[in-house]
Amino acid sequence: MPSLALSEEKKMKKSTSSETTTAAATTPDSKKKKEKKPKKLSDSDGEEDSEKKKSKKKKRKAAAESSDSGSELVEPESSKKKSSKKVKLSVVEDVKVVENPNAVSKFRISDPLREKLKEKGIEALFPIQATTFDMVLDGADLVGRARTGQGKTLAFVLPILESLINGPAKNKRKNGYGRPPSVLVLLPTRELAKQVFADFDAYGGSVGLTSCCVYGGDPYPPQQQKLKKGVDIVDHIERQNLDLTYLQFRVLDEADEMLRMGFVDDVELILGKVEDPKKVQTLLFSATLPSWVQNIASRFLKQDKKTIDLVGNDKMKASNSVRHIALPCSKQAMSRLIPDIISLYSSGGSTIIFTETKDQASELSGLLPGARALHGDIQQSQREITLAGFRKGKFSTLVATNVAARGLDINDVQLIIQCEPPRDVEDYIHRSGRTGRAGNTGVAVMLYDSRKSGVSRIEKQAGIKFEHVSAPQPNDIAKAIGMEAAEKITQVCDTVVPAFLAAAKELLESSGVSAEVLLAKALAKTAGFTEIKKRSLLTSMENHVTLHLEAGRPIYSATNAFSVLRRVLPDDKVNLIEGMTLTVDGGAVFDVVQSDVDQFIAAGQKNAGSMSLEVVKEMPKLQEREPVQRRYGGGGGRFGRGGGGGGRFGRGGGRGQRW
Ligand SMILES: Nc1ncnc2c1ncn2[C@@H]1O[C@H](COP(=O)(O)OP(=O)(O)OP(=O)(O)O)[C@@H](O)[C@H]1O
Repeated sequence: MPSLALSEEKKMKKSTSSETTTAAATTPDSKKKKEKKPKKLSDSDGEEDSEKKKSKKKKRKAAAESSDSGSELVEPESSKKKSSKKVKLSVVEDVKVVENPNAVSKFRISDPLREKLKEKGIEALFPIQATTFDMVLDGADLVGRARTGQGKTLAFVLPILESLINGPAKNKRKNGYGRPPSVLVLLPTRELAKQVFADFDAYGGSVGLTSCCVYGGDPYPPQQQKLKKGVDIVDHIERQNLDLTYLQFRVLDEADEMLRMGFVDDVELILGKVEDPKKVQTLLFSATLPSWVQNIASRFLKQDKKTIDLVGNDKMKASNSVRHIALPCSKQAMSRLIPDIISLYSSGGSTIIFTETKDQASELSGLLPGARALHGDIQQSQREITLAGFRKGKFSTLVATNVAARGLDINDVQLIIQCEPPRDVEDYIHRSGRTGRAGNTGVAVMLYDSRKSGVSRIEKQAGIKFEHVSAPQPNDIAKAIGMEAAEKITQVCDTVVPAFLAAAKELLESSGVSAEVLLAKALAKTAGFTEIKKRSLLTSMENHVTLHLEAGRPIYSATNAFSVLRRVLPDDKVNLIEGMTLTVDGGAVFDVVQSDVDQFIAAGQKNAGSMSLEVVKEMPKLQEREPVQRRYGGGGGRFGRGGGGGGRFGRGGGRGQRW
């Protein structure tokens, strides 16, 4: 792979001092503003401590190395030993450093960009970036697909910038004040537009290119005088406010979502505004590219387009660095269960909880301590504050609708909780992909109502094998939060210990229990763990127990199961049953209040000839009722399900209503 000669680099540096414009655009209204990418910039702002930074860099290095098949970066470990023996030997012999073929230095990436990448801890390109870099830089149209968190953003940012400063796009781009943009990136949400803008801003800024972010929803956009409030990006184009005559690159990030939102007309309109549509390079990226998207996309991409699909026909479509867990939980139990799921699975990191509706997001965030909501009904300015706070770790639980499902790259999100199986498998893939990014690992827990389930559908379509678990039990939780409490105790400053020693000694002598027991009590208190409530395996409700019913013949419906029980138990007890669900072995499971368990078991024993009732220790396999499947294209837009509702960029109709 040729790299730039020194003289070329010097020339390039000079030429990049002039400016061009890239734009990341989304929904109605407009906004032109230079903004910072909170988390990433916080690195250089010193908001992230150096330890965190180091480990992040290490992780990234490891991820890039591991993702590069067959490459090996040999640590000069052996050399260290050698040099310690022969202290005076200044040149290390026999150390073969096999260079990573995806090392940044192997690509036609100029110095300032390389420096910027290094600053961000990026030393090698991820596979999607490495595979597509030359294609994009050399002018090809491209459809790119890679799993979530695999670096698709830089896969277009880097070659586009390089093309503009050093490659084929350099001579065609306009310079100077008032120049029209060369790049237009279209994204499905404002949050994502800001995030991609931040990358263009940071990397483009290093080579003298300027970017701006255009989206709706902000009540006081700085460009309000230029652009009338309420118009959308297409109107801007029509009114010549956004001059696309010299556009050289169009990027559809999260392409399927963009097209699903009824975006086809806009893409065509943009092409109509371009001097020579054949000369516009079009790039399409997503982790999910259903075939219907590829068919539509062919209209906008040149015939000789390249397709790089790193997911392909692999069974597993979701992130493979994520642990996928399915856990039965009734609606009533949810808000009490979630904090325990967080204790058990978040490894002390942040959590995003996805709900299906805006109301549910608001409600749940109100019930969970320290959580904030993010959805389409929240004012844009507040959405920005919330997201920035979450990125900075000011609070660790975000309850969101699908506005946060796509593309958002937030450091340290360790856990995703989905309150029910989403209707579309793409949603599952994108939501669970908010964790386990850039080579890190994460956990995605999907809650489901055992009576409706939908688990196998997601499992089949996303190629996932869910780990099936039941509600975390007190012992599991105590163990998890006990570890955290222990960690806190070890962090107590040595200087305060003497002041407490006398009280500790006295407690040890007077309590009559061992030091171990006393410490266990201290841990429980530190963790705020005061009472132990058991949870049912079926609905995860506290103080409920799951029972298994067999009737001597297959039970064919929930009603049938209820009538079997009514024959042997009083109505008022049967009426309190929760979550009646049929099992594949022909029986049924259900929850009863803990205090009723004995009465149910006794009734079973009394009628042992015709039925059996037992407390469930391990959940039997449940029968699933598959919901009616919707098909793509059934919604308002020509090609989408939500496209017809809210204007070209709007999310007002169909699916959009929900988030
Ligand atoms: N070559 C690289 N080395 C290390 N880290 C990288 C590299 N490229 C990108 N990253 C980091 O990986 C993370 C994920 O990247 P990005 O958001 O582009 O993923 P994506 O594939 O677009 O994911 P999604 O499908 O969810 O939108 C980001 O934090 C990014 O900075």
